[in-house]
Amino acid sequence: MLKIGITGGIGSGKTTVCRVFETLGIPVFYADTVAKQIMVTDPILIQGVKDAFGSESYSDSGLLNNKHIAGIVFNQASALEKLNQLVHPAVFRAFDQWVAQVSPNAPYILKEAALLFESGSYQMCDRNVLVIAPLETKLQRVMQRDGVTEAQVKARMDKQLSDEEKAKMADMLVHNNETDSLIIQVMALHHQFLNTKP
Ligand SMILES: CC(C)(COP(=O)(O)OP(=O)(O)OC[C@H]1O[C@@H](n2cnc3c(N)ncnc32)[C@H](O)[C@@H]1O)[C@@H](O)C(=O)NCCC(=O)NCCS
Ligand SMILES: Nc1ncnc2c1ncn2[C@@H]1O[C@H](COP(=O)(O)OP(=O)(O)OP(=O)(O)O)[C@@H](O)[C@H]1O
Repeated sequence: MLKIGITGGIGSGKTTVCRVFETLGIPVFYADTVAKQIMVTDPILIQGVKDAFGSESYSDSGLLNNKHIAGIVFNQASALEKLNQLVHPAVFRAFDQWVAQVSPNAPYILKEAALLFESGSYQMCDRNVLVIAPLETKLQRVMQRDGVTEAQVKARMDKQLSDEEKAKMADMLVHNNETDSLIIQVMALHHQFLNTKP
């Protein structure tokens, strides 16, 4: 099965791009969403998170306290490293299980991950796509979507590789700006992938 990694900085629009591929029938594994699911269901991971970031990392009913964890990890490099070490191996395992279960009729699959290059998971994909957007556009989109400040968005951006660094490792780019059409770019990639061997 051909595996395509897709990533982009916070607010670049990678999820939006993946939704377009889904309309073409392409299965998408959303690593960030799966990470959050595992963080509330895997007992070993839950204990690891509590040990690292305190019992207030979860509500009494077992929900993840995103704000609490984000407040720690995006202000302290060693804490973010710890969180990544706990979560990423579990996400890799979930991806392998998902690939084994996904429709054998799918021509290819996508793995969407914010940290595709940073986590090394791009090496498990046959091709990797980077979604890029202008800085100001990304800031505005995330501030509007999440109701957060510019400083909070920038704190996350600082923890991710720059677009320049990611572009060196990417095979293809998608430009998600005001002028280039996303649909046309996705259709071009789709036809390219339909003709690509793993
Ligand atoms: C830190 C957490 C609790 C913050 O939750 P919150 O709801 O505020 O943000 P959300 O998960 O929607 O992420 C929004 C964006 O933040 C950025 N981000 C998230 N996790 C990370 C990280 N570990 N390093 C750098 N940027 C990150 C990404 O651009 C992501 O798309 C949450 O992101 C989390 O549990 N992260 C660990 C899982 C992980 O590493 N996910 C990313 C790759 S699999
Ligand atoms: N081309 C576009 N036109 C208008 N709005 C867009 C476009 N692309 C993305 N958006 C909006 O910008 C916001 C961020 O997009 P999206 O959630 O796809 O980004 P992301 O890269 O997955 O972000 P994150 O890393 O934060 O999860 C969303 O609210 C989305 O609807």
